Amino acid sequence: MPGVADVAEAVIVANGADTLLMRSEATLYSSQGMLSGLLTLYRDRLEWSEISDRSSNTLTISMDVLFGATLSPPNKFKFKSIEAASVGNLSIKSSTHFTVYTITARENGKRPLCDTWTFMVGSEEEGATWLSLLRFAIKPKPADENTSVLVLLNPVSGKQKSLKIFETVVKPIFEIGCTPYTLKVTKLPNYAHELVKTEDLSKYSAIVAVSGDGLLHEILNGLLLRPDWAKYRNVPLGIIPSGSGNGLAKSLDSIWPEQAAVAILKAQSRPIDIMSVMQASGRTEYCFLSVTWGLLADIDIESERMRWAGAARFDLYGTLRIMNMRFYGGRLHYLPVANDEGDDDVNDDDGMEEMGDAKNPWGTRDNKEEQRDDTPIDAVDALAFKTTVMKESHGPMQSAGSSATNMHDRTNQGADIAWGLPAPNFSSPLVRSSPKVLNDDNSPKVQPAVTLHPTLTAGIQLPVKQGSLPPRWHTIEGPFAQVIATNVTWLSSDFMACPLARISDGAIDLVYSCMPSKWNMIAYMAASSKDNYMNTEGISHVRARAFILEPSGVRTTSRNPSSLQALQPQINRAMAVKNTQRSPSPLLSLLRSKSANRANGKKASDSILPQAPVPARVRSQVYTSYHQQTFGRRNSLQIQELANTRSIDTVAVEAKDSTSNPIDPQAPAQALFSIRSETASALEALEQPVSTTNPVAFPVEIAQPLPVIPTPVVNGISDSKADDDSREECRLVGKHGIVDLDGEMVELGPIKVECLANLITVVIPPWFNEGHNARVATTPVTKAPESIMGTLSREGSMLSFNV
Ligand SMILES: Nc1ncnc2c1ncn2[C@@H]1O[C@H](COP(=O)(O)OP(=O)(O)OP(=O)(O)O)[C@@H](O)[C@H]1O
Repeated sequence: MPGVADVAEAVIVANGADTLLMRSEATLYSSQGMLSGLLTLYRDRLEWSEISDRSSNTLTISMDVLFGATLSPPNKFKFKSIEAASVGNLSIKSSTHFTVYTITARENGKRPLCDTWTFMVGSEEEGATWLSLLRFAIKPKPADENTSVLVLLNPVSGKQKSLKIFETVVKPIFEIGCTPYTLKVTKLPNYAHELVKTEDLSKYSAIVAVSGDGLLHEILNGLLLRPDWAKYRNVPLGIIPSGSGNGLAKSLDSIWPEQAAVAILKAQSRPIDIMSVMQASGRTEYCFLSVTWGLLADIDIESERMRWAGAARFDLYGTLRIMNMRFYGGRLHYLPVANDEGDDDVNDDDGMEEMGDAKNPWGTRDNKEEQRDDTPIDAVDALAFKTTVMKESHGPMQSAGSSATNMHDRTNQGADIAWGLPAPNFSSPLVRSSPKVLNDDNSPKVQPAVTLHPTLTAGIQLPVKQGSLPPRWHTIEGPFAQVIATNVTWLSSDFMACPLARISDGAIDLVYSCMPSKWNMIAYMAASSKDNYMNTEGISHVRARAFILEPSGVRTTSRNPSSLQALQPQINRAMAVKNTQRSPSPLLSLLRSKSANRANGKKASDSILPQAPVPARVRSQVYTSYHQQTFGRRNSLQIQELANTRSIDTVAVEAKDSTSNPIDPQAPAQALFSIRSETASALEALEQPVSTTNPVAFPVEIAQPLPVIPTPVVNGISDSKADDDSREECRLVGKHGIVDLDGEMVELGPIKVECLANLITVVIPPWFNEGHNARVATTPVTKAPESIMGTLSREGSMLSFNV
């Protein structure tokens, strides 16, 4: 065995990233056997250099990718998984051996590699010191021993693998990284919402969802509904992706659970903008991801029945939807952001900002992005350290580097005590430099929002009358194939909504298409995982501080504008009706609350939760959407016919108190509800099949008559079958819920949306580089082994390496 010197030093050689924490001789276990060398721990990296006359190998591990250290058995143990590693090593209390854990990227977006590196040092005491200092260096933020990470897990997200992901990946990483957590599994929709709204949050250092984006949306809204939300706005929200979309995780460069778990234990965070979405009823929801209307919302909501296909459901249903394009009538009003640079007062409503350029929003910004993206992300490159070090079974050793410039800004946060770490039992003096403010170049200087109240749209009356908008607002007339308002680059793991979106730039990126051709949309969707696709014909983009969406309630499958124009007077009347503020219909509320209770296996009266409105889009077991087509005024509707079968597809409802159709007085007064569900949950929600002899009445308020949009006549027969696109030309879609907020559906109606800049914080991984991420989603930068170029020399008991 190579000699292990008893030298171990801890001295300060420089401030910041180069602060030396410890150095001692250490043997590295490798595929070549045991290599004697010198191990050095800096604040930003762990370096090992071989001491040998024959070869001089080095290993550099960036602190960004080093996530744990444990004592290990006195021989190299090969772990098959991170779970096995944690079970094998965590119980060891003393040893001359220790193992460090790294996460490194692999080519082509493959699952990252969790790897281990085992060293042997001279004594058990030295091993314990190494362990203590490594753990100190790994966690860049103070850890309060009285707090834990609150983990909320949705067992039915995506393909229902959340629990497995937590047990096999997240839990071991948290344990190895010494991250205490409190796990709570959600029992029903809105569970997390209520919990976060009422829980004592002072116990938690972060709130993390193991789910898709929908559960985090609940968490966010629960948080912002608290009277003391401002106190907890800086408790970072994190996500371990296990849903079908996972847009936020992808946008934060943590699409693999390993990456997300490491990001959480590293405890780095960054502010993020939030969109407040106010509906006509006054109900306000908050979104971190997106508000979508039209194509994308339809794909997301209507592909629920294809959940078995996982993320592929979006592609499959998306193709179908594009082949039968729908265009929605309505208007989009927006307030453009002023010039990107120097406009740091996003909540300022002083009316002095410049007009945006909706036609060419790219303009100078592209150049700025170019510069940002070219920032070197791997300053370790600059050192040109070349290695030929061999690595054990996992193939060639990789030196995981990351931006020293970035790390310079992210480390160096405080004194030992503030970090809450055990004092190192090491005799040499250990000095820390003073805390440093995080200065991330990617984060524009935007004033954080201080209020949840609307400031930019508050005075705007709906419906928006011509000439009534404040200065600098723009209006785009529909019909629209889609409108996407996004705060992040990716809306799902393979759909890039807007490469220019930034999480904390105080702007909402609006991407919209009015009447694109099918082929435009196919090209757009096909290129949606790449860069620059937004130049596709038919796709427009503007950056806004606020916008108002006024759907007319009409959609058409015809690209001929006259099909909507001919109906304009009726549409206007419909809008006048729809824009009067109304609360959701009692029937919808009933369906929602019963669906929620059913997911929990409870009757309404058993419910432990307040009867808050439950989103109609309830996942997995219970999914209900409904269409309404109605003629004339009614005060209540009566169920006339319910098929006595669980596979019921349509429920016909006729008006109890009939009033004449204002357009055709001869027509029978009737209403048709089409309730669709993959599990017939609509029927279940009504509890019992209802016979015509014992009808049940559900009051449905329709304040004023709605106009009839004639359905096309095929072979002399008027066909009004809901959702039959092949026959649909132009129709009133009523309150068909097609506005999608981070995976939650809200009823179609006018919405006012504002950007609340930097309202909360989210967990980010140390390797997060937003400009870079927008182009190609990355994972920690790794360096392939290269030939060594330099010499290793000994000066007294110290070694130095010269390139
Ligand atoms: N125990 C539960 N049973 C049924 N539904 C639940 C439960 N817990 C949460 N939910 C609901 O499931 C909805 C969707 O969950 P989530 O976003 O985690 O998964 P997903 O839809 O598969 O992912 P994505 O949003 O990425 O597509 C949430 O909005 C929440 O209301």
